[in-house]
Amino acid sequence: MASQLCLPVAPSLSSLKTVKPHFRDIQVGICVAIQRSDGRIHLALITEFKRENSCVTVEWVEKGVKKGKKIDLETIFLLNPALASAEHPKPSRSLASLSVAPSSTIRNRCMATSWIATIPQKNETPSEESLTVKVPSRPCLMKQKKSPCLREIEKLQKQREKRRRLQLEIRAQRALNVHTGNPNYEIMRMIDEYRRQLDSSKMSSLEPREDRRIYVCVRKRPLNQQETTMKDLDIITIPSHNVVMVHESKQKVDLTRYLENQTFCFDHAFDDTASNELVYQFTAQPLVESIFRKGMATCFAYGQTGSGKTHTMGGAFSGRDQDCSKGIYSLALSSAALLPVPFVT
Ligand SMILES: Nc1ncnc2c1ncn2[C@@H]1O[C@H](COP(=O)(O)OP(=O)(O)OP(=O)(O)O)[C@@H](O)[C@H]1O
Repeated sequence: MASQLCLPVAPSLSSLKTVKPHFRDIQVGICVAIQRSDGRIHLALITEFKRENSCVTVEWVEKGVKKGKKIDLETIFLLNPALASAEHPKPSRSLASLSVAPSSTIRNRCMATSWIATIPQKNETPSEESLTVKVPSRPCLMKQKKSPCLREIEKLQKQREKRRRLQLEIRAQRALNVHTGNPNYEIMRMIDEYRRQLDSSKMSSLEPREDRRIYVCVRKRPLNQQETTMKDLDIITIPSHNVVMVHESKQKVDLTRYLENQTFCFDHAFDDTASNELVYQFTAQPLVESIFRKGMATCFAYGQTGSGKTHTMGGAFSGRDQDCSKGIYSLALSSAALLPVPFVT
């Protein structure tokens, strides 16, 4: 931290304003400890003091860039207990030193260890290495009654620390994912977890086909070799005999990922373990039988290229050879051959 930060040049002494006593030692031109949103504590120069709003504007230089922010006085006193203490002598206008509370003060203000920060003298050019922090051997004991505002700050601070811990865990997990070479590992794990919680009896159950004029079935194709090599995600689950679920990976504002599951209902849904025979049994076979009862029927496969229409209707491929005996066409012919020829008038 010290090597990256330096303070802006202090304004001239004549420009320093003294404030009312109940604001103790807060003045434009003094250096105070501030805490950044990422938890870092460092020194910054007070460049504006708004008494009516009980806040100050502080500035510092980071990697050559001048930065600033507004901070309320409660937070300033919390991080700079010496300023809040009535016994503490006023800070020297030379800005030679001041005490800075570490972040642990926020958690335990009764046993706070003071940090002394050495600031370059006015005639020294502030350099990146000029800001050093020393920890004194003697701890400074302070007892202060917490105001509701301070308690609120402490609460917020704790919540922030919790969020940061969570973020670190997520980042570590992501790093691990990258390490294992699968950027989809985390979401894959969530989908697996979801599938494990499903009622397996519902998944394998096959409800008898209802007698409807139109029957729409969906078949899930397993990932092929190329998709597996590419570590593509299998985002389809068949949780029951007529539902297809699509898992969508979403991200919250705090970067945690979660699954959003969309469900689609059909007359029948086959998972990737279903065989052509099973698909036939629940789709075309009842149609063949109805034809032999003088009915008329149409069966067709519809889907994106590569989704498995030929595999289902014509039979599984082994390289360039297709096992036609296991396709819907062939299975339909086989059942037709076993049925009695209808009486034609
Ligand atoms: N249920 C399944 N089990 C195993 N492999 C499958 C399954 N469904 C499809 N495949 C495989 O996926 C690949 C694509 O399938 P298929 O050729 O049947 O798709 P398609 O829908 O007919 O594509 P196109 O519209 O381009 O003709 C094939 O290699 C096939 O063997």
